[in-house]
Amino acid sequence: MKLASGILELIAEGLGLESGYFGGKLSENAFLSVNRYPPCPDPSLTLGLPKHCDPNLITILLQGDVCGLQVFKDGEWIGVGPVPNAFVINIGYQLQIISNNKLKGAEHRAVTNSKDARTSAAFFVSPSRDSIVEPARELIKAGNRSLYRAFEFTEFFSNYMNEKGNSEVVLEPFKLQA
Ligand SMILES: O=C(O)CCC(=O)C(=O)O
Ligand SMILES: [Fe+2]
Repeated sequence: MKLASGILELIAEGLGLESGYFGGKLSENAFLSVNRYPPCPDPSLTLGLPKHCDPNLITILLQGDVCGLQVFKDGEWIGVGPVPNAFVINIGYQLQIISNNKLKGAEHRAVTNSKDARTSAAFFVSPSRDSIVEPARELIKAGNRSLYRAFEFTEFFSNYMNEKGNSEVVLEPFKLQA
């Protein structure tokens, strides 16, 4: 949590938001999820985890030492090789929304391989269920219109689960029309 707070503090500074912006309710909930991907005889037949963006604020991901994480960039899947003793930091939808799209979450997935089992550990930092999430006021002053309406995090999360994280649609109910 100390690492997450430090990273969020740097992100706040980078966005020009006040110190402590992401402290409190916006980062109140933390979950550790450990994923175990056994070897798969034919990796072309199944994915470890389908394409998605994380629904939370940020994710601190420890990949282990087996390849498997890929990000979708310019229409292509690109492998993110594990770096020893390093974490991958994923931007979640809540950070994308609060930053009014200045920061965007990367779509990612996990693939399997036929030789080695893989274990990854994802530390999800999330707003509390009753947190009100909306683009930071400081970012919509300078002639930039707000791209999203305010909502309770619990509303976003229920919709994300109902839509099974489908990135084509999960943001739609929260977007403001031009
Ligand atoms: O196993 C991985 O590398 C990715 C895990 C992930 O994206 C997730 O748990 O949301
Ligand atoms: Fe993820």
